[in-house]
Amino acid sequence: MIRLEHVTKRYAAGGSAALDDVSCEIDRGEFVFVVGSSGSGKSTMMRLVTREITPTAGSILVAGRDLVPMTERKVPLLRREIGVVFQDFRLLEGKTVYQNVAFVLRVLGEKRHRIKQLVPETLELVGLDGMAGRLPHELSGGEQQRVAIARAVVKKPPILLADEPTGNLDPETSAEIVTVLDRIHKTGTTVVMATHDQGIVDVFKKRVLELRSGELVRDEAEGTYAADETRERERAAQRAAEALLRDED
Ligand SMILES: Nc1ncnc2c1ncn2[C@@H]1O[C@H](COP(=O)(O)OP(=O)(O)OP(=O)(O)O)[C@@H](O)[C@H]1O
Repeated sequence: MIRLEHVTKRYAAGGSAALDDVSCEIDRGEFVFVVGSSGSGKSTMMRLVTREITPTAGSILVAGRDLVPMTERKVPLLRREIGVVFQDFRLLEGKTVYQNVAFVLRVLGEKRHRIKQLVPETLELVGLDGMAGRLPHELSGGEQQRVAIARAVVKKPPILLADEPTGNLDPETSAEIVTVLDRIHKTGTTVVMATHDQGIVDVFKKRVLELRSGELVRDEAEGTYAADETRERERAAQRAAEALLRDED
């Protein structure tokens, strides 16, 4: 379904690799967390899969399509197979919840009766029934992210990519959002979520791919967030922060 083979991405010729010889395979119907600290290459991996960018070396297969030789003309067909959710919700501010979600289907040329059926169905799936008439600024952050998820999945793509979808949300709302993604996963969608939220990864117990400085350093079924070594570094950082705070008192 998604296969990366020896993928390297350098944004500047001769510069450092944002992704460095990464190979991995994500099967149809999996739910995978991609973890790693800021700058480790998570977004780069997502943007390669949507073919927003192309790799410097290696090959990428998504939903049976080979992305490297793909012509620009074919990219919209690939994008139909992929729903994408970002940290900032990117909603159309002047449009209602219903209109935000329906917009995608209009662009794809869906028939009106189909839109009338799909939009309410999708709003219910993400837990937004009764909110169709609200404008984005009348919604909480968690509700706005639910709209963004509805918009990403209303065309029923086989793949959903979520790049730090809980980055702007408190822990409780974050857990609710991942529960929504899990519900979508249970309808048969492949879900790939990039995150550095350790709590979420530990609670939801999915396969974990960990990137460090562009390298894939871990691929673990039902993994926790961090290898012991990373945890130890985090504890050390926490101790240092606590010491700093003590010094300030
Ligand atoms: N458009 C770009 N041009 C040049 N360098 C880039 C570009 N985008 C990312 N990079 C570099 O590539 C590396 C990986 O960045 P990437 O955004 O993929 O990491 P990330 O794990 O998603 O980080 P974050 O969690 O902060 O979003 C970083 O060193 C970053 O500076």
